[in-house]
Amino acid sequence: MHQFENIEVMISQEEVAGIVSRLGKEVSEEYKGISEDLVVIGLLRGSFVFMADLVRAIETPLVADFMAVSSYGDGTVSTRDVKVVMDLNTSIEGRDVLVVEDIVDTGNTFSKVLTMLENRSPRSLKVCSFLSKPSRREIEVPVDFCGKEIPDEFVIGYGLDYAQKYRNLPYVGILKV
Ligand SMILES: O=P(O)(O)OC[C@H]1O[C@H](OP(=O)(O)OP(=O)(O)O)[C@H](O)[C@@H]1O
Ligand code: HPA
Repeated sequence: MHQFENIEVMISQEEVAGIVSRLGKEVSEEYKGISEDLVVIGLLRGSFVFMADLVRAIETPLVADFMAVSSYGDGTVSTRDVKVVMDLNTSIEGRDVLVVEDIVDTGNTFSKVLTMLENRSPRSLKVCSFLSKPSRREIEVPVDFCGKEIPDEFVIGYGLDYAQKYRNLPYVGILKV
């Protein structure tokens, strides 16, 4: 039993599993028969839980790599100053690339990351985000594969944190203060 109080469940563990399974099918279909392994890039830290589940739901041959960026620090407000804390080990030039994110909120993080990755000349570049908050968007970013659109609430769990806590919740919830 998870020992957390004051959390309202928004997306249950069962619903999370259903979303991941659907996304796995959509991604597998999109990249059916590609000639070279798909490069799947997880944006740390938030995506690590979703990434682990998603790659196992994808049937396409793939290689996984990670990039660490941070914009929210320990708070709930974007600093809009996106820092690359750790870069990729893989060259993506001429490769099919799928970037995996836990949430697209204002779009600032993804916008910066996508520009950076585009400059490395991948063959294709697509985005898979577990959650999206369209009403909060400040910059338009393409979300090619979207798990679920949610309202403007600060969510935690399934990789998402508040001050680095709650990432280990197996569901997505809202903190009740
Ligand atoms: O669309 P945006 O408004 O830019 O917000 C989305 C980003 O914010 C969170 O990252 P955070 O900076 O909290 O780092 P983390 O991945 O380590 O949790 C989240 O993981 C996304 O990367
Ligand atoms: O709702 C959120 N929860 C956790 N981290 C976030 N980063 C952007 N939006 C969120």
